Amino acid sequence: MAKSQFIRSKPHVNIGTMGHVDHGKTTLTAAITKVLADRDPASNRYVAFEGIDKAPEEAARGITITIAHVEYETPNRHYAHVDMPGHADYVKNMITGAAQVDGAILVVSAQDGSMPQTREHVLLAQRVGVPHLVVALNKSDAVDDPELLDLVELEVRELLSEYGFPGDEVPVVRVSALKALEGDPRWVQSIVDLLDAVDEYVPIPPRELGEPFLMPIENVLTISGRGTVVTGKVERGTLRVGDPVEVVGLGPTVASVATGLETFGKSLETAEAGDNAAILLRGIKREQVQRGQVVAIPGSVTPHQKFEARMYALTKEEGGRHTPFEANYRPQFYFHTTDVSGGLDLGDRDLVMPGDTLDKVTVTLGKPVALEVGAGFAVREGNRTVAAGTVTALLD
Ligand SMILES: Nc1nc2c(ncn2[C@@H]2O[C@H](COP(=O)(O)OP(=O)(O)OP(=O)(O)O)[C@@H](O)[C@H]2O)c(=O)[nH]1
Ligand SMILES: [Mg+2]
Repeated sequence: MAKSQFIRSKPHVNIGTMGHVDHGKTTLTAAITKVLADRDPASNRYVAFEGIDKAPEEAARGITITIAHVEYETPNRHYAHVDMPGHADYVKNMITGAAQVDGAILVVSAQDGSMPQTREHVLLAQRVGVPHLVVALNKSDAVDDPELLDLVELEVRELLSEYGFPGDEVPVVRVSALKALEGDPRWVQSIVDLLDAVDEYVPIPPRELGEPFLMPIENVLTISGRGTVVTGKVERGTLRVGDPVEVVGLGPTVASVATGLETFGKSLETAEAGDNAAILLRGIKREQVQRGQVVAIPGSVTPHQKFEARMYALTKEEGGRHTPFEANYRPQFYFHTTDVSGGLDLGDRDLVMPGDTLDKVTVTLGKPVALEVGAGFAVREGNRTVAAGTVTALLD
């Protein structure tokens, strides 16, 4: 089957919607694709609400991406957009980078204003380094009183400033995703204004194209007649068809060759940092690879079970624990696309209170994970994220 070639004609930027449950993240995602598809049908495809919340149609499209991404193009840029449902997984996906974005649209309902998850997501955006936020003050159609809109806007700006974002500068655009979807011209324009703000305010990130290729595996698929395919977001570097690779972490390192590359169902000659890519691996059985491993240039990363880290324990207002934890604590550690249980050595501390920052803890994982200094991780317990950390030194 001949696949069309992906044309890299515009800079690529990864964004996503975040915000409190029911504030309209998915409706907004659908509205963006609708407004763009109406304006520029050659480059854009409308993805209805129902098509966003579920996994994309792998089977029909061959090898393709697997978390809920949609793609669209403004006149200036190509975007991959993640719409995460507003449940707890969101948090760990943001911290571990599975949902890593160059910027995000913070969706705040003009009716309800900022809510607990709005705050939690802003905090996380700050901690995991989502550098730029644009606010969509959604459901503005449902608020008649302009002073109330002003008030909600003010409150959101203050929240952003509280977490280190430039609250006075961040674009806040009053939109109605629902009315835009229905084709109401005033609100269609509001989506165009929002996209203009994103185009302008979220800079094109520096891509680490010269660094050794690395892609955390999100999913593994078998394409009959072709072999095993792994998908994920390329964290850094460039990979060409025919390049040798290694699959690292969780078990023995496996050597292979990338014999095919795709993005959004189109074939690629090179996959590069920022791309959502699918890699066909030569001579690999499905059972040999799994989510949570990484695909890397041979010799560039190694698996580790023990490391030092800096760590921040979330407060209960941020969704963290209500009580301190002690030295014998054994939570789950989330890296990239995987979670592994492990133990924490707190050094000379007996207790960690919610809100504490620890400059040095030692973590011992139950299984080796492909790790590097600077990697971010989340610490979870049950369904709760209790801490966020950064690897500072590799031990074993
Ligand atoms: N009046 C009005 N209602 C809206 C607007 N956008 C979304 N809604 C409604 O708000 C509700 C929630 O919308 P969703 O898009 O599912 O919200 P969400 O943020 O994706 O929700 P979760 O994924 O559950 O967190 C739905 O009933 C929408 O129809 C809007 O602009 N105006
Ligand atoms: Mg949703």
